[in-house]
Amino acid sequence: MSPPELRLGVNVDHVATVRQARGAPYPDPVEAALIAAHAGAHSITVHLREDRRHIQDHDVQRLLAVSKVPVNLEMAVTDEMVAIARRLKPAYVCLVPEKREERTTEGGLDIAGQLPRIRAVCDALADAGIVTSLFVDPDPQQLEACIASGAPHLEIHTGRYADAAHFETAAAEFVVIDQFAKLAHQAGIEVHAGHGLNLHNVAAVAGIAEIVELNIGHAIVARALMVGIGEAVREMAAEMRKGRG
Ligand SMILES: CC(=O)[C@@H](O)[C@H](O)COP(=O)(O)O
Ligand SMILES: NCC(=O)COP(=O)(O)O
Repeated sequence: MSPPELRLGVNVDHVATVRQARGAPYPDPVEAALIAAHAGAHSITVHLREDRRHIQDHDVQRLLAVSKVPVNLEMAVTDEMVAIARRLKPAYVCLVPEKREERTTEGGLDIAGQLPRIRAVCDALADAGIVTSLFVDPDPQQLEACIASGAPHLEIHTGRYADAAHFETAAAEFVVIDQFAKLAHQAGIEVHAGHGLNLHNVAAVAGIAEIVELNIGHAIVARALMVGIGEAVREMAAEMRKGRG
């Protein structure tokens, strides 16, 4: 039996990074999102950070008004972001950690250490019709907490795998991701993965049948500078299909 379809979520944050670098009205992450969807993206991810370093509130509003594919809003676990999500009602929210000084997300969200808070936020988002995913390191303690939280989805932080300096380290991290994905699937949680995936490392992760969605942004936007966002999405989707087998 062939593995379930593997969806590609395209994160357009860093189209906004280029725009914010000059404070210009272009490039527009919403235009990029429309092109990405036309090229085959199954969903669009935007990370509305507390410091608004790239995606702005108006980007989220405009994207939700025009997107033909579901929007996944990544956000910190704050009252401000919960209120924004409940008002704008994206299809999905992915709860992620944020540290003001970080260049990018440095790890997964600590669910185990704040379970009552996570449960309350998941309930508040579900009450607004939003499906919540938890962005976590592939750590068994975090899986137990994800199960206890009642969140229907989780996204495995693939950063340690993607950033590994040596093949052996990447291979060891891959085994951790694979085992975590299988345990999460067995627990009835829909399994996604993302962070740092690119054309060179995505195929192995795509081959994990229990993972049904990959969220990829920086590598696609970087490639888009050379070939355009549509071609960059098509290339990534092809590499994912190769890995899926
Ligand atoms: C949660 C995650 O890994 C990314 O989707 C996140 O958006 C990274 O933050 P930046 O997009 O600001 O690099
Ligand atoms: N959650 C991962 C994501 O949306 C994109 O991460 P990256 O590919 O920009 O590292």
